Amino acid sequence: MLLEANGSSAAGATAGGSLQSICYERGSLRLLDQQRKLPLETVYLDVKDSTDGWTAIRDMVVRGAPAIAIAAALSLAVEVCNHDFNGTSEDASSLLIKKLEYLVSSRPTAVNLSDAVEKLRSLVLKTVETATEAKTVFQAYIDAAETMLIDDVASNKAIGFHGAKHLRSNLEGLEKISVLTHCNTGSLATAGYGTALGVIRALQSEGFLEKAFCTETRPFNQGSRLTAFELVHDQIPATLIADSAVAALMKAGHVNAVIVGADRIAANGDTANKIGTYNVAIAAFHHGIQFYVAAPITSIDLSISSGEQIVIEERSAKELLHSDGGRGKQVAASGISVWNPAFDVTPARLITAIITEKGVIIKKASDEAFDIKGFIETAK
Ligand SMILES: CSC[C@@H](O)[C@@H](O)C(=O)COP(=O)(O)O
Repeated sequence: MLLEANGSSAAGATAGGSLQSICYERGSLRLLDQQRKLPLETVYLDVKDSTDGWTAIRDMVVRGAPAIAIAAALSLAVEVCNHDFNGTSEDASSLLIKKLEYLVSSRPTAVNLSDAVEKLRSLVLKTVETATEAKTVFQAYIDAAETMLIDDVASNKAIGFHGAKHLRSNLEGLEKISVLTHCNTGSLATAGYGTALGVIRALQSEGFLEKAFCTETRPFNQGSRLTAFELVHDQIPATLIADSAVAALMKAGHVNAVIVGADRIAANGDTANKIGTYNVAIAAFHHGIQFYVAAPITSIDLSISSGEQIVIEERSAKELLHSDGGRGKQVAASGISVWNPAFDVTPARLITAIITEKGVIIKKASDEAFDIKGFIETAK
């Protein structure tokens, strides 16, 4: 069975189709190399097991909160699919759980990864209660990992639908709107279509989008390399700006709304996302521009009450000291010390609403925080 994440062929940028970062067929996983090759070349790397999966996530061959969760799950699915294993169901269960614990250590901030690992762990433990053979446990694991790939695209399309509908009604005086986004939240960051970029895709297909602005997103340049690539590929009217041009663009009156993704949303709505998101939110607040977070429910972490508790990944100094997010020549003075957090936390009070696949979470007029738990319980 060929599982296609978004209905396009498994060839990356296909004419008329969407981009595909995760190409999976039972027993085979290939990831589009987002670390070194894009936007100039679309090269896929073979992932044979969870060790390859862990390395691909840590090195940002695959990145974006939903994509890393799915890639991790599938890397282990491929590993167990391709190896003969003579143990019992208990042996299979402990092997899977050990490897899942290893995979979750690849990157700390995006909750989608630990959420996926927790769901798969529970599934394995439940299966082993009745199964005697290892292959039954492996089969249940593989089926569940594959379902995550399929479900993500449907979830993103629902986010796009709810987001476009909400923005159209909230900005109803305008014939068309221009939106700004930060980082990459598109097909490359998910199983397909995207979250914040999915809302932009939906606005475009409904004829309500004037233009999308994407930031470069230094230092790794997910905006200029990846979002720009997706926008050009999909022929969405778009302009690239430097991160430092955000406030000037808003002041000039060119932005009607900001839409970003999320790596982890606390129970009160505080949101960790790519470094620089907080700057964009402050600038939007200052200019009276609506600021939306678009993310699946799997990006919500109800176990933490606020963003204070979110662990922020710090990345290599090389990403700042060298051009091209660490891939090019040295551009900073030798000997300078570096602080390179990969994410920041935008406080809930700066966020207008959170767009999910179950609908849009809004605040009561006087509140600074969101009642996300209440929203999820009602949406069930
Ligand atoms: C749908 S992707 C949402 C977030 O993961 C995205 O905005 C982001 O911050 C990605 O960071 P990255 O470091 O590229 O994995």
